[in-house]
Amino acid sequence: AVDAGHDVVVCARRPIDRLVVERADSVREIGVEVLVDPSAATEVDWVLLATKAQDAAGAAAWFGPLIGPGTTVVVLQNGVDHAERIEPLVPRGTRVLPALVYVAAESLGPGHVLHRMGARITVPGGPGTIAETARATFDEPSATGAGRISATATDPADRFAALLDGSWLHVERVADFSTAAWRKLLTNVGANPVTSLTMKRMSVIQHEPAVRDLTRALLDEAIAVGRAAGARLSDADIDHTLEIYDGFAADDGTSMLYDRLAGRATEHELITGAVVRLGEQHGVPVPLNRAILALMHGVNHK
Ligand SMILES: NC(=O)C1=CN([C@@H]2O[C@H](COP(=O)(O)OP(=O)(O)OC[C@H]3O[C@@H](n4cnc5c(N)ncnc54)[C@H](OP(=O)(O)O)[C@@H]3O)[C@@H](O)[C@H]2O)C=CC1
Ligand SMILES: CC(C)(CO)C(=O)C(=O)O
Repeated sequence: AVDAGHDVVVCARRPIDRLVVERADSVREIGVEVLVDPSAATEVDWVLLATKAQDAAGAAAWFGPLIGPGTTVVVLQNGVDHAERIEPLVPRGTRVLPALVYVAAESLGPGHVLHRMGARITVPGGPGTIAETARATFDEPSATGAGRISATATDPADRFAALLDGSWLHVERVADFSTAAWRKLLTNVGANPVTSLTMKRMSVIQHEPAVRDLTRALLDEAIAVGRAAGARLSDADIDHTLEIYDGFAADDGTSMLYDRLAGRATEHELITGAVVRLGEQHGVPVPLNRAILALMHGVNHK
C-alpha cells in the first residue's frame, strides 16, 4: 500500500522501531506510522487485518476507532470462513472482504519480515473463472482475475485492486471464491501441519517419500470435504498442490512452522480443524486429518 502511494498506519500490540522487509536480493525499510494505543487511532478507508486468526479477537479493540461507514475490512488470513469469523467482531453492517494470501513470509522479529515468495492476493468478485485460477501461481494471478480496474470502481474487490495498483502485489478477483478458498486451504492442509509437526521445512515434503504420501492422503481427504461443501475441486488439485510445494525453496517453511519455532500458538483449527469439522458436517471420513489435528492439539498443550 505504501508503494501504491497510500498513507499506512501499522496498528501493533508492541512498539516497532522500524519496519524492514527483506528479500533474497534486497533489504528495505518501509516508512509507516506505528500506533500501539487504539485510542490514538482514527477512522480509515481500509483496515487490512493480518493477525493470526486466534489473535483477531485480541485486535478487536482497534476496530471501534478505525471503522466508520466508509471502511472496508480486508481479512488477510488463511482458512475458508473469513467473513463468518470476523463479522461478529466488527460493527454491524461493516463491509468485510476475505482475502487469500499467496505471499510466503517469515517473521524474523518485531518489525522484521523475510519475504520468501509470492505476490498474489485473491478476493471475491469480478470475472476470474475457477479454471483459470487453477493455473495461477504464487506470483502470477489468472489473466481474467487480474483484468483492468475501472477508475470509478465501486465493488469492494475492484476497489481493493485499485488500492494496491502500483504496488508489487497483484490482486486477483474471482467469481467462485469458495472454490478459490478451498484451493488455498489445500496449500495449507498438507504443508502447514506436516512442517510444524516434523519441525522441518518444505524439503521434508519434497524429498521424503513417506511424508509425501501422507501429504497426498491429507489433500485427498480435504478435497472430498471441499467437494461436499460445494467447492469445484478435482483429483488434479492433489498434483497441482504438490507442484506448488515443489515450487518452494527447500528451506522455505510455513506460517505454522514459524509459529511453532517461536513457541507461539498455531492456527491448526483454521486449517486441519476446518477439514475435520466440515468432514463431520458432510459425513465425509477424514481419519488422517483427525489424527493430525489431535497431534496439533498436543503440540499446543500447555
Ligand atoms: N506467513 C505466511 O507465509 C502466510 C501467512 N498467511 C496467513 O496470514 C495471516 C497472518 O499470518 P502471518 O503474517 O504469518 O502472522 P505473524 O504472526 O507473522 O503476524 C501477525 C501479526 O499480528 C500481530 N498481532 C497479534 N495480535 C495483535 C493485536 N491484538 N494487536 C495488534 N497486532 C496484533 C502480531 O504481533 P506480534 O509481533 O506482537 O506477535 C504479528 O505481528 C494468518 O492467517 C496466516 O495463516 C497466509 C499465507 C502465507
Ligand atoms: C505455506 C503457505 C505460504 C502456502 O502454502 C502458507 O499459506 C502459510 O505458510 O500459511
